[in-house]
Amino acid sequence: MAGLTEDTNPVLDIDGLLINQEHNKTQEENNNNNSNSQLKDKSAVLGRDREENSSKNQNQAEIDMASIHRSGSRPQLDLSKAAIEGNFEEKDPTILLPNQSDDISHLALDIGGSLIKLVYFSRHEGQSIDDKRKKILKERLGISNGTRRSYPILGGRLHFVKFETTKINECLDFIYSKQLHHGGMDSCHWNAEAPANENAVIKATGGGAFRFADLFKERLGVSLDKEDEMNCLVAGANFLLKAIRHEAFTHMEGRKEFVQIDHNDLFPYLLVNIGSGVSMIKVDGDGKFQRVSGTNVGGGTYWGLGRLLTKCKSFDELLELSQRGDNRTIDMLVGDIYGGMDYSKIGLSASTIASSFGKAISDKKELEDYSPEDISLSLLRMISYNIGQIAYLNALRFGLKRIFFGGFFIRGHAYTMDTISFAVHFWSNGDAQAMFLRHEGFLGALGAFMSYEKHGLDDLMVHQLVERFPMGAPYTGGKIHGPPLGDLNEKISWMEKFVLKGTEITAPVPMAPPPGTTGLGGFEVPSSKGSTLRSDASALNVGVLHLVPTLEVFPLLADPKTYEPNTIDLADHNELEYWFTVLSGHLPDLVDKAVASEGGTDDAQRRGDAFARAFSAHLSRLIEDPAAYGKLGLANLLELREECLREFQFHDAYRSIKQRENEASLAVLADLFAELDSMSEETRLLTLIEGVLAANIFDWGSRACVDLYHKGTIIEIYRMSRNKMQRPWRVDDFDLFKERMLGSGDKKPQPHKRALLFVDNSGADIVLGMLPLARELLRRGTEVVLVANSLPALNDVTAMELPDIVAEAAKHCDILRRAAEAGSLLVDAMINPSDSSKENSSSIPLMVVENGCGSPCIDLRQVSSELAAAAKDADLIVLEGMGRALHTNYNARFKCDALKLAMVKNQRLAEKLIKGNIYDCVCRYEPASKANLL
Ligand SMILES: CC(C)(COP(=O)(O)O)[C@@H](O)C(=O)NCCC(=O)O
Ligand SMILES: [Mn+2]
Repeated sequence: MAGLTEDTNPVLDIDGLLINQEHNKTQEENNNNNSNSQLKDKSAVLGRDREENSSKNQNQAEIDMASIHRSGSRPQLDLSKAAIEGNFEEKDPTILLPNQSDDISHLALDIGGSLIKLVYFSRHEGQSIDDKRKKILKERLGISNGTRRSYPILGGRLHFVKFETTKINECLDFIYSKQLHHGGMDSCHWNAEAPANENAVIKATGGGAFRFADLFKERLGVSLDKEDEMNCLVAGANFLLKAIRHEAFTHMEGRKEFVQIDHNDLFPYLLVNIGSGVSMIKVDGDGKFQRVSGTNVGGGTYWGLGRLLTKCKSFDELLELSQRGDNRTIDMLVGDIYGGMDYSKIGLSASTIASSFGKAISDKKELEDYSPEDISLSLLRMISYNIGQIAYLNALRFGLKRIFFGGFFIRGHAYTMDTISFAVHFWSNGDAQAMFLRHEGFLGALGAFMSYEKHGLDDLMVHQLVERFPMGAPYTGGKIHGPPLGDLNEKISWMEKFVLKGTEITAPVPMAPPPGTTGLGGFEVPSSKGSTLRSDASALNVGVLHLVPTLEVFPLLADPKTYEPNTIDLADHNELEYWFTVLSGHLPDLVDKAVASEGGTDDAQRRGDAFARAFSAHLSRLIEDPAAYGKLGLANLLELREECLREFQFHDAYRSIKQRENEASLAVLADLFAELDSMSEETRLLTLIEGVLAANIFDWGSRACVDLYHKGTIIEIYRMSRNKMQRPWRVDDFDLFKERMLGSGDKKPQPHKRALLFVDNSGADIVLGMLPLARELLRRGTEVVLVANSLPALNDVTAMELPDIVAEAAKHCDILRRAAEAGSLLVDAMINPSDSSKENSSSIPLMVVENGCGSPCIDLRQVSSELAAAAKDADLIVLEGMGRALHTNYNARFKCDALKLAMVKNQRLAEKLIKGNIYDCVCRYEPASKANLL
């Protein structure tokens, strides 16, 4: 058979289906080899009753089977009873694998001398509700029904875990208890009795892949398929740099600064891997690299010499010592040679190291006379500077703009990174910068994972990945994993057990002082040396990577490349401290609401307490190192809180509050409509915008507003808020908006074709604010798309809840009723999707779409495919509320007209953003700029 080689695995027989287990077979080869009967028994694939189908269709099936065929070195697909779904004439038919669990799980390992790194994939627990409304909507928006084959990869999660190599048994237990060695298992319902697959193979790299191969076979019954380490490092680095937005960062004087890498302009770069020795690899593309240099003076040298000279017991201990050292006692400095003076003529300061360990020649001292701390520091600087210098010279040699450092030697150690950065800066005269990677410890394991065929990861784009930090992140983040936590109960117990440890961590740790200058080219002591920064890898927390193939970049962003969702820069230390204090202050109240939403049971209380602990721990970790989870904005913090609630199974803490407010507001809606209908067009438009701003006061995420709610009923507060509406608002573009809507003089402008209304809170906000505005737009012939959260966040209305609210509102208004009926929002009046799409596909007056998120803010780089599809024809967007229009997107520019409406319900934000006061309002209107329309 063409292309078969010696190491080709034996042919596998699954339920009568013979598949060649050839490695590395390309799609093209597979296609060409169809005639070579890769699928010896087609009937098993096509179903016996379909044998009479044309050979053309059989060939198609073969191609498809070949494309989903996976090599023997990965978990096997269960192809039994496989059948083609739907039309045989289709170019790309779906093949159903009824016996294949969705939870295809893959594991790859990097077994190093000191650490074992695991990367494993698990399937998402399906939670998408595909109701009738959604089905109709998808059909009308022309979104395919999301068969798995429309996406290159299944949705799922990538987990990153590490163990000490000396504790390999813990690692094996972990793999066993999660059944990661059985491919194709269902992570929730694995069957411990299931016999291990005889041929199961796990990809592994690192020296331990050889050393521990027998142990893996013996304990887990799996073989380790060894992958080349250098290949893996490069594949891992390429994936991370292309797929993760804030993967790379610089580290100067104790400060991490994330660097956004344009993935179209990534290559070539220099990858410097500092293990025991050092490899310098020029990377030109995927799988294209060359080891161009290296040095034998590396991590092993530091540890080896350090051990001999200081009697240290571990690498970490040696690093720890360096933090308290003073290398001037042992290094010969320029000042030592020049009588304390700089050698300024050639740009060397007195503090520059002229000769590492050089003082030891002239001193009449013995080894014991030097402190281990000073020795360790001198050694660390000697080696780091040397590596930095060689790296820079190699970058220069090949004209490479970027140098990324990784490897066991760095392991998130702030001082090491500073030292290397300093060296690169020094030797390049500031032209080059050293960069580091957040997942640096996992490059090899990730690369090994990538070496499985057709995992689909290569096709993933930045916007399809969401990194989440689960409850344990502040404790275990970059550290070694213990046994896996099973159910929620175990998680809570774990949280309770860690209360003591938690107090250690939750006590706010002072931030590193503002950076000082290191002086003229001198090798001064970088400022990250000190007690505020840890010596271990916990400085680099790595979350779980959620792969969500359905996410898209919002197509109306004027410039997605420069778009930054967050308005407030939390890199400003005062801001950071303020928002952390605010969020900590909210916790007791939030826990009360959450517990009440679950019936106030003992179990709910226990979960509530665990949630508070977990979230406090996140906050403390981030106060200690704001860059610990990547680039941090206020939106991330607010989302983290919601995710943390969900983790403890609080799915909608404000459920009853939302219901109460909806009912109260719906009760007065008819009166409001009547009032509006009696007004002139101009007064009505102003009243509508006032209404949106006034009703935005119902915000259970704002301390001030919650205090206010004790002072009156919902309607009383709403009236009070309306009565206080006085123009000009603090930001007031109403006249401009009015002109676009109503024109000036006799000129009647064209109404907008489609408006996307990003709605905010439940109750008055949606019912008395945004729905009346939607009604006005509908009246003017504009299609309206109500965009709401996919998951609950505070008292925000969700896309699931909206149709019912619209249906209730429609009882009071013909415009809404007709639009809602035609938009299939009224369940009773729902039109058969096929009829409706035929008849009325060109215009859908009113739709509800989910935005893809579960946070009070919105990052428009990652929205639902539904929203992206609805946005294609939109020429107006209205962003409402503090979260969506101020905390995020205040500075966002769009290809279409944009109206940003919010009441500022926080004094500090009001001062900072609009130089105003709490309860001031923002009505910002930005027409699509001509340039954007091109
Ligand atoms: C969480 C929020 C963004 C929600 O505001 P919304 O988008 O609902 O207008 C806002 O309530 C907020 O920023 N709260 C924290 C600040 C405070 O308590 O003052
Ligand atoms: Mn809100």
